[in-house]
Amino acid sequence: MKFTETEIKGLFIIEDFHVEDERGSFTKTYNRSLFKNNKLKGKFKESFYSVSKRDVIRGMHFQLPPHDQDKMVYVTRGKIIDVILDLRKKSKTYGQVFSIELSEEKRNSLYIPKGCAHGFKSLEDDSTVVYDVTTVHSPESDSGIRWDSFGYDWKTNIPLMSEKDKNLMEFSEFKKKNPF
Ligand SMILES: Cc1cn([C@H]2C[C@H](O)[C@@H](COP(=O)(O)OP(=O)(O)O[C@H]3O[C@H](C)C(=O)[C@H](O)[C@H]3O)O2)c(=O)[nH]c1=O
Repeated sequence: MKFTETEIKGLFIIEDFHVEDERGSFTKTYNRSLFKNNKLKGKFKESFYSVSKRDVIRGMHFQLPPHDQDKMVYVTRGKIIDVILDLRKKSKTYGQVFSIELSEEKRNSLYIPKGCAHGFKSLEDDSTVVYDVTTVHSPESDSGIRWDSFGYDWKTNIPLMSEKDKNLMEFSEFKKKNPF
């Protein structure tokens, strides 16, 4: 496994351990001591996955304190553009966006620290995104920022989205009551 911290503090790209043989392949996405040795101390409490058609956008999501969470995401089928927005007021990269292609082929993961909003656009049908998160789901603290309100070019005009995501608050609105 190879860990590379991005310009956004605490946001790491992970090249997963992967081997192939005549049967197929084997990929490892988590090892506690390797993560700890690379400053990733989050203990995962829940894991879930979603399957998305091409051109689906999910996000930008986060849980509010005290249920805010570190999140690791990776793709076991298909390809996505994963997008992160730094919401931490004291961060040098507050308001900065990071994006990366995550895919079954690249076998890469993204470790996202609490205080960041997360979303993605699916580039293929049936893109399967797995999440490992460090706090359990808390519906009352489930929040988000609208996909088209923070200056990122998703390179799509009519994405497939949930009504919930279409009606999330704008980043300018969120800034007035930012708890991070
Ligand atoms: C996250 C979650 C959701 N749910 C329920 C709530 C809804 O009834 C249903 C789908 O939830 P939602 O529409 O929020 O799922 P996504 O839009 O795919 O959100 C996900 O994708 C974006 C990009 C993320 O970063 C979020 O962490 C992740 O929640 O599952 C649960 O019961 N438990 C959970 O932990």
